[in-house]
Amino acid sequence: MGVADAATLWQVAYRRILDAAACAIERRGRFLIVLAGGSTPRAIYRMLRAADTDWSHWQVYFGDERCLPADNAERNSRMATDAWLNHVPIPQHEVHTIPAELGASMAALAYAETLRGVGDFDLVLLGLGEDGHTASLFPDRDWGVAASAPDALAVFDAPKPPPQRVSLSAARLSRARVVLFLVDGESKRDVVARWRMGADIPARAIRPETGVDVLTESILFPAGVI
Ligand SMILES: O=C1O[C@H](COP(=O)(O)O)[C@@H](O)[C@H](O)[C@H]1O
Repeated sequence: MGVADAATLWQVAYRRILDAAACAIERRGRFLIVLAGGSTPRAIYRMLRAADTDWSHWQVYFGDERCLPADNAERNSRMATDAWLNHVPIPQHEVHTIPAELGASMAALAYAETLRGVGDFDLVLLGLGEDGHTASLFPDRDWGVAASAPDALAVFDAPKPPPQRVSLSAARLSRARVVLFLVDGESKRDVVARWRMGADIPARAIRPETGVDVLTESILFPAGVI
C-alpha cells in the first residue's frame, strides 16, 4: 500500500498494529508481535506509548538483533525500549529480547529455545534495507527458508555493522497471520522497484500464507502488490 508521506505511513502502521492487537486479544486472549529494528519504526513505536489497549495481553518478540552490549544504543531492543516499551505496562517477562550480547551462536540457540512452543505470530513487523535485507537476512546468505530451518539464525560477516547478528529465519518469520513491511525514504526506491520486478532479495523469502503487506510512501510504491 502506498501512502502520501512518512507521517501518514506512521499513522496507518499504528492503526494496523492496534487493529491486529484488538483482533488477536478478542479471539485468542493474547497478541504475539515481532518487532522490526532499524530507524524506520521508531516514530511508530513512540506513538504506541499512548495507545488504548490492554498491554497485559501483549507478548513481544524481536525479528533480529545486533551483537552488541545489552545497553548499546545501536541495539534494536534498546531502540524499541527507549521509544516505547519502557513507557507501557507490558509485563517484563513478556518482552522477549534476543540475548545478542552472548555472541551470535549462543544467542541464536537461546532464542530458538525461547521460541520453542510459541505458536504462529499474530503480527510480524519488518523493515527493508537498501540491499533488500530484512531483519538480519542479507543477500547471498542462508535465509532459513526451509521448513526444517532453525527458528533463529546466527549471522556473521553482515555487510551492515555490526557484523555479528541474530535473525529469525525466513521460515519462522513467515509463520504469522500478518506480515507488515514498513518502508520509507528515498534511498529505498531502487530496492522496492527491484522487489516488484521479481528480484530474489531476502524480503522475498518471507512468505506467510496470507502474503505480505508492504506499507510505503507512494513515491516508492505507486500501485499493485509485491
Ligand atoms: O539493520 C537493520 O536494518 C533493517 C532496516 O533498517 P532501517 O533503518 O532502514 O529501517 C531493520 O529492519 C533491521 O531490524 C535492522 O537490524
